[in-house]
Amino acid sequence: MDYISTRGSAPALGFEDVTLAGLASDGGLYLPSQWPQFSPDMIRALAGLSYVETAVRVMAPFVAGSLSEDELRDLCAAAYGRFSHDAVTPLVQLDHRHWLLELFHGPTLAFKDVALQLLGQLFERFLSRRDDHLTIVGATSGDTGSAAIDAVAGREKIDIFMLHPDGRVSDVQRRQMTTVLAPNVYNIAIDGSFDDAQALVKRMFNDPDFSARFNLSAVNSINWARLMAQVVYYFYAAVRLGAPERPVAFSVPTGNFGDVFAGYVAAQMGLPVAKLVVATNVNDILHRALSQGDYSQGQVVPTATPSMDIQVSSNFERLLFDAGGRDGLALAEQMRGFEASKAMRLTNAQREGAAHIFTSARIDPDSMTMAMRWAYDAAGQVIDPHSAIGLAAARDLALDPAIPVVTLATAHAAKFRDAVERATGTRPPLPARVGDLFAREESFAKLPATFEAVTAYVAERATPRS
Ligand SMILES: Cc1ncc(COP(=O)(O)O)c(C=O)c1O
Ligand SMILES: N[C@@H](CCOP(=O)(O)O)C(=O)O
Repeated sequence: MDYISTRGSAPALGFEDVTLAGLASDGGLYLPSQWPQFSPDMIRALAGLSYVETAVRVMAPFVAGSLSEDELRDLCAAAYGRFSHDAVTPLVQLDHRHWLLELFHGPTLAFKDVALQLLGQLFERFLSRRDDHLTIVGATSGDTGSAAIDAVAGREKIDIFMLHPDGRVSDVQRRQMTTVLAPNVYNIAIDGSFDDAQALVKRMFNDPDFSARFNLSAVNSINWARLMAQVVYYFYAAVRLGAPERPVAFSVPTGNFGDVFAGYVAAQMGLPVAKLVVATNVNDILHRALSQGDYSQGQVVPTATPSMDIQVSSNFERLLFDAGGRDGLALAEQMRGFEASKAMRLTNAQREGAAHIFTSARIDPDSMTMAMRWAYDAAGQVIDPHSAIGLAAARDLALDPAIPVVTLATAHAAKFRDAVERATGTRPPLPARVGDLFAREESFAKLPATFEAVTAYVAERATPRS
């Protein structure tokens, strides 16, 4: 399988190189040169398979040329062996048509573990084949950071530098990152927003000297391997609900557009996905883009769903490229315009390419609270505020009543105990695997959100290429 850049001028690479590179050298994001196709019979044959076997079948075409099926199976077994539920991503029924897909049974209690546990295994396998060392630089609004750190802490050939917005992640989220005291882990709280952190990370990648000197790689969803691993649970859930015979809709609490783009990939591969609901909080750039064609960056408003407090969604570029006809050079021009003016209009082709499968909703704090209460009162489920944004959108939008709607439950309620308690009167206990979190020692640096400060910090600590 070959991968091409959304900006049309980076060289095409195989899966191993794409995984280690993270971002393309022209500033674009990698995507497969074509979507593998699953026929109805191939989808039917997934019925009854374990999560690991489903993962092997769904991902095998994407890793072809870099990993054999047996190698992929070993890595998936190691990655998903650390989940606390046998089904890895179980489905829970809320009423006759609403379901939750619980994605938070991994080590750090958020959906990021599904992809990052595998990515940690992939890095280790690929680095064992070469005499090389990676410097991971990442940005987090709370969950990617802890999942990535858990996945690579203590690995010899990797250093990880994780930037989070100071004071804008929950206490549990921060401590899950800053209490990991492995020598290869560096946490940085920047004086700015998640968008500032993400822009700094992209700038490091786009600095050819810095990027080559430290052999940078990515754990954010700009790295294709992250999205590939997330495609699996769309197949797993849809098959359990009757695919390919019965189509399924998904509602996805959305920030960086990675999770919902994985659903789009599943649909491109042949999974009968009736609709993908992009559910945003009041930081609604994606809702405006999909409903009005207006992708213009607003000021980030801090909310009770901090992981979605994002106004520049990295993976939206992947949709613009694919839905808009895969013209990399034209998209590079469009993205340059956005980077200069912080605003762009979607083309007609991009809007039409998205409209057949995506719909969107902007959920305000009251609707979010009502969804948390409804899940608790109607089905006895304590859900986190991010999942509640997805559920509110799933219930508010006029979707076909004959089609089951699966809301992606992206984080464990215990990560956001204060907001959950405010909405439901119930304070979720910390699960045993993080039970001692508030007794652990923390370590992190505080830096201004400037390129100079962050690169100087990284350069002093990272291992340069020999
Ligand atoms: C709990 C939670 N829900 C939803 C999201 C949004 O997912 P995405 O950025 O893939 O759109 C995030 C962060 O990414 C998250 O941490
Ligand atoms: N909500 C995310 C933001 C980063 O998203 P990613 O999926 O691109 O890593 C987080 O938890 O950090």
